[in-house]
Amino acid sequence: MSEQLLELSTLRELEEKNARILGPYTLMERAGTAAADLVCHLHESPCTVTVLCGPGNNGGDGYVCARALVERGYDVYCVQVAGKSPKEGTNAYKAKQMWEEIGGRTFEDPYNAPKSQVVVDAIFGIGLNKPLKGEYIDAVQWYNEREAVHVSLDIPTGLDSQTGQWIGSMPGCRSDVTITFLAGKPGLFTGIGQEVCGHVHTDNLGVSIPLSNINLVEPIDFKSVLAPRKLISSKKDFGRLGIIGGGKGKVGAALIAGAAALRMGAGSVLVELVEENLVYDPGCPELMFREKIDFSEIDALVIGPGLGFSQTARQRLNEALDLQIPLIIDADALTMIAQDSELTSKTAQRSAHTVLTPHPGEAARLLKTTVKDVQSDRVMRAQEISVLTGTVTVLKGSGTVIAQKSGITWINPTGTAGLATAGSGDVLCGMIGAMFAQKFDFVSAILSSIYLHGAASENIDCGLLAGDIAPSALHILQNLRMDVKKNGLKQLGELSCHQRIASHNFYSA
Ligand SMILES: NC(=O)C1=CN([C@@H]2O[C@H](COP(=O)(O)OP(=O)(O)OC[C@H]3O[C@@H](n4cnc5c(N)ncnc54)[C@H](OP(=O)(O)O)[C@@H]3O)[C@@H](O)[C@H]2O)[C@@H](O)CC1
Ligand SMILES: Nc1ncnc2c1ncn2[C@@H]1O[C@H](COP(=O)(O)OP(=O)(O)O)[C@@H](O)[C@H]1O
Ligand SMILES: [K+]
Repeated sequence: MSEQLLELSTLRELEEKNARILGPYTLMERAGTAAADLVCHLHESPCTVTVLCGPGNNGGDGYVCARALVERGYDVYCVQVAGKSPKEGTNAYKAKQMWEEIGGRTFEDPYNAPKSQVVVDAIFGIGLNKPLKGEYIDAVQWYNEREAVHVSLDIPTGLDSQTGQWIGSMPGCRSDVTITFLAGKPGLFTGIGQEVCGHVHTDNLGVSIPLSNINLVEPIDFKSVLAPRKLISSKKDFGRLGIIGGGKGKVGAALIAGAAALRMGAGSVLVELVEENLVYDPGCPELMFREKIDFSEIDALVIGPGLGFSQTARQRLNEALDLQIPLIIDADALTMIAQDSELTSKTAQRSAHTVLTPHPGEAARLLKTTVKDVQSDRVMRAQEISVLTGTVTVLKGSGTVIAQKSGITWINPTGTAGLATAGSGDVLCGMIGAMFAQKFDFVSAILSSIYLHGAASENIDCGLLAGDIAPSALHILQNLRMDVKKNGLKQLGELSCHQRIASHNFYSA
């Protein structure tokens, strides 16, 4: 099963329940000790560590971590940020007392702490409920400026665990590693969270985690795609995808989507260019062109890449919405739906699978809001689009969110700024189309494409051409299939997603 991401209210319930079962202090002791284990793993020989401690339970985890590190021979200092001690009688107060009982040294100003090889952010966790101010901002700045390994406990200070945005206008801590407790939180994997958490390590503190509606995409979620193909098979078994695009001067988008679809295994691809003519594509002669695709010839359809807003484009979109085959709607087709309530309700009435792949700008049009508002709560906005249009929404960008109208949601952990290049969205819709043409179940079809598309960019943050993405994604897919053939599906669940990407990346060889 993939990693569950828990919302704040569920985390609070879990905290309360386990405090009753295990005693109030146990989880804090486990959290701080797990953090100390991680620091020891990151810096095996004892070194100097400074822990920034806030006034709440996050700070309490910090004091426990500091004590556990001293017990292992590390030279450790705590900073009581803003001079604010935990309230008497709280778990955090107890943790601080225990730190003092072993002779732990505490500063009020981080600039008094000695040079450290590891700095730990235990200022605020999920309890941050207002923007950072004054000495808290100074402490965050001190943290970010250190030349050291940066470790956040539970969540980088300043980040909203739900939305992945900073609380307030000031940025918070940026870390190399975040050790998050009980379960992952959506905000660690989308929006700014994806960038500032570094490697996320989850420790469930020995507590069983309830099922959640929000999950992190993992290869185990698309196991049907990881089964090797049968030896005896023909291109007919892998379906025919249609792509409609090609408004005036925008042929490339449809061609890029088509080439990506072939790479990802579609048996064949038909391309219809609504306002342009092309007999064949010298860059990808395997593509077939039709003046008008006969819908009875195809198993799935992508509509939108470079489609434009002509009368023909609108008419073809209208017809496409009537089809009883999986439909992937992207780019200009999304804008047309956003601007026309009849098309929106027609989309919502479809009975076959429908996937919308908006970037934040297109999402804002669909919801009649601003990009800023979309980005302020990506999970919620993706869910709103799914409810409005009755579809699966793929809200693209750092930490792509995939929302079903039932509320089940995934966040994709793969992908880098290398994907911020012209045509990468066209590649994605072609990849999803290919998976549908091959008749994989719809969750696997969508999640595999998004995961592999992102993984193809791992370790690359610039210079990637859209045309490079699908070949690299295919290479990763093939390696995953080989692994599954050799070792079975079980081992997929045992590796963290970053380990998997590192071992399969085309470019990291
Ligand atoms: N969930 C679990 O089971 C487990 C949770 N654990 C740990 O507990 C953490 C959550 O702890 P938490 O609830 O005490 O919140 P935390 O983030 O430490 O801060 C709250 C304090 O900060 C204050 N405050 C808030 N904003 C502020 C601001 N801008 N500027 C100044 N002050 C501000 C707020 O005061 P208020 O103003 O609300 O009275 C309150 O005093 C969690 O992230 C994890 O590390 C683990 O120990 C084990 C298992
Ligand atoms: N910084 C980033 N991190 C991760 N993924 C990104 C980033 N920037 C862009 N992407 C991905 O690249 C693709 C861009 O799609 P889109 O904006 O439609 O581009 P285009 O219109 O050029 O094809 C999406 O899949 C998006 O999730
Ligand atoms: K923190």
